[in-house]
Amino acid sequence: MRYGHSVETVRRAEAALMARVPEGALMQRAAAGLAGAGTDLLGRVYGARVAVLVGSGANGGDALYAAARLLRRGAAATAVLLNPERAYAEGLAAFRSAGGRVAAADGGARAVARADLVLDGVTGIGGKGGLRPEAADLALAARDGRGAVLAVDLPSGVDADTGEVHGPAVHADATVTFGTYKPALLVDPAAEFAGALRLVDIGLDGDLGAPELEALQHADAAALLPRPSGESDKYRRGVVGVAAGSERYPGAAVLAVSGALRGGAGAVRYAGPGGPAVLARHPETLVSAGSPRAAGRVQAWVVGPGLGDTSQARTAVDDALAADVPILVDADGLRLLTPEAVRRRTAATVLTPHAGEAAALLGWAREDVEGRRLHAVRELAARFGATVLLKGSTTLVADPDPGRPVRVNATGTAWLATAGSGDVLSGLTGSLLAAGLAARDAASLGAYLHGLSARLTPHPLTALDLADSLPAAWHNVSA
Ligand SMILES: NC(=O)C1=CN([C@@H]2O[C@H](COP(=O)(O)OP(=O)(O)OC[C@H]3O[C@@H](n4cnc5c(N)ncnc54)[C@H](OP(=O)(O)O)[C@@H]3O)[C@@H](O)[C@H]2O)[C@@H](O)CC1
Ligand SMILES: Nc1ncnc2c1ncn2[C@@H]1O[C@H](COP(=O)(O)OP(=O)(O)O)[C@@H](O)[C@H]1O
Ligand SMILES: [K+]
Repeated sequence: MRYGHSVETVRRAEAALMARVPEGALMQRAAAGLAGAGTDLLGRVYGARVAVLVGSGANGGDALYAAARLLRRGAAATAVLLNPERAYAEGLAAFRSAGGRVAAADGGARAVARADLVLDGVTGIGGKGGLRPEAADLALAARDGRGAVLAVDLPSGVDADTGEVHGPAVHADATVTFGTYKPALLVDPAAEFAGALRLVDIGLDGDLGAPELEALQHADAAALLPRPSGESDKYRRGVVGVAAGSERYPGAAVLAVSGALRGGAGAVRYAGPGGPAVLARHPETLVSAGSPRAAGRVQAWVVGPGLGDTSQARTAVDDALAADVPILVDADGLRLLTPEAVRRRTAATVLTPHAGEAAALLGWAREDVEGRRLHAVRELAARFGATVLLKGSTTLVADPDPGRPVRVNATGTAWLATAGSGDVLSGLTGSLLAAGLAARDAASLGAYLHGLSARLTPHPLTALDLADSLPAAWHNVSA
C-alpha cells in the first residue's frame, strides 16, 4: 500500500523523530535525496546552471542545502530569495560557502529563465492559500523557462491536505517528497502539478499515525483478487445481477455485462430489455426481461448504466435498493435514488458517480467537485452512508466510516475517458462484490483493474476493448 498523510500527522511524526536525532539531520537527509533527484534530471551536474526558489521556511532550507551539494559537484547556482531577511539562515550560509550566488532583487526571473534545473523551495507543507504575487511570478517563469523543474516536498502553491489549487502553482517535472506522500501528490488537480514522484525516506515511518489516503499497489491488488478453489462452483463463486440498458441504450447492458463477466463472479444474470443484445455478444449470460425482483437469486446487483428514466428504470432501482445484498448504483440509477433509501439499507451500497453526477447528488457545481475531489467524495459517503467511488482523472473511494482512509487509484489513464468505460467498471466492481469482497475493496480493486486494463490495451481504446483486456490485467496483477 502507498500511503498519504496529512500535514498535521507529518508534523507530529517529525517532532517525535527530531527529539531522537541530531539537529539538522532530517534536513540533510531531505537535501541528499533532493540533490540525487536533481542529478538524475540534469544528467551531468558539472557546468549545469541551477536556480533555487527560496521561500522563508524549511522548504527553502532543503532547497539551499541541496543546491550546496550540487555546487560542490561543479554546478553553478543562483538563489532567488523571496524574503531575504527570513531565508533559512544555516542553509543560505552553506549555499554561499559552496559558491552559490544570490540574485539581485529584480534578477530572479532571468536566473530562472536561464537555468537547466529549477529547485522549487518556495513552500512545502507550510504553504497557506494561493501563492503570493512574487512567488506566482516565479512559478510562471519556471513553467516558461527551458530547465527542468524539481519541486521540494510539494509543488509550491498546492494545498497539501486537500489537493486543491487556488491560483498559480509551480508546475513541476518531478517532486521529491519526504517521509510520506502528502494527499496533494496523489489527488488532482494538485497531483497534475507534481510530475513524477520520488519518496525519500527520512526515517519518519515508525512515528507516522493513520494515513488520510491509501493507494493499492500490485501486491495489495493480488491479495484481493477472488480465486476459485477446489470447492467452488458457479453459485459459490457468486452470481452478479446486472440491471442496465434500455431499448434506447442497449449497449450499456452489453458493456456492464462484459465487465461483470470478467470480475470473478461465477455467473452473470441480466434483467431488463437489453437481453437480445447481451446474448448476441455474451451467450453465457442468464437473461430475463423483467425487473430485478423477478430475476433469480444473486449475491450483488449492479443497477443504472443506460437505464433511462422510464417507469421500468425506476422499478429496477427500487428493486435493487430493496434487495438484501450489496448493490452498486451508477449513472441513471444515481438520478433515481434518495439518500434516505440508501441509508435504510443494511447491505453495502456502492455509488459510482462521475463529477457531473456527484455535483447533482451534492447540489454543487461540477467545477467544485473537480476542484475539491477529496471533500466531495467524503461528503457523499457521509450523506448517503455508502461507499462512494468518484470517477475522473483521479478516482477516489471513500468509506461511509469517516475514520477509514480514502483510497486513491494510481493505475488510471486519460485513455479511459471514452464512452461506456464507466459501464465496464460498474459490471466489474459489482462482480467483485458478488464474489464476496467488502465494498471498499471491490471498488478500489475494480478501479485498479480497470485502469491497468486500459494501460494494457492498444490506444485509442474502446470500452469493449477495455473489457477484453481485463483478463490480461488479472494476469498482470497475479503474475
Ligand atoms: N516534515 C519533515 O519531517 C521535514 C520537513 N522538511 C521541510 O520543511 C518543510 C516545511 O517547512 P516550514 O514548516 O518551515 O514551512 P514551508 O513549507 O517552508 O513554508 C512556510 C513559509 O512559506 C511562506 N508562505 C506560506 N504560504 C505562502 C504562500 N501562499 N505564498 C508565498 N509564501 C507562503 C510563509 O512565510 P510567511 O507567511 O511566514 O511570510 C512560511 O514562512 C517541508 O515541506 C519540507 O520541505 C525537511 O526539512 C525534512 C523534514
Ligand atoms: N482524464 C481521465 N484520467 C483517467 N481516467 C479517466 C479520465 N476521465 C475519465 N476517466 C475514467 O473513465 C471512466 C469514465 O466513466 P464514465 O464517466 O461513467 O463514462 P461513461 O458513462 O461513458 O461510461 C471512469 O472510470 C473514469 O474514472
Ligand atoms: K516546494
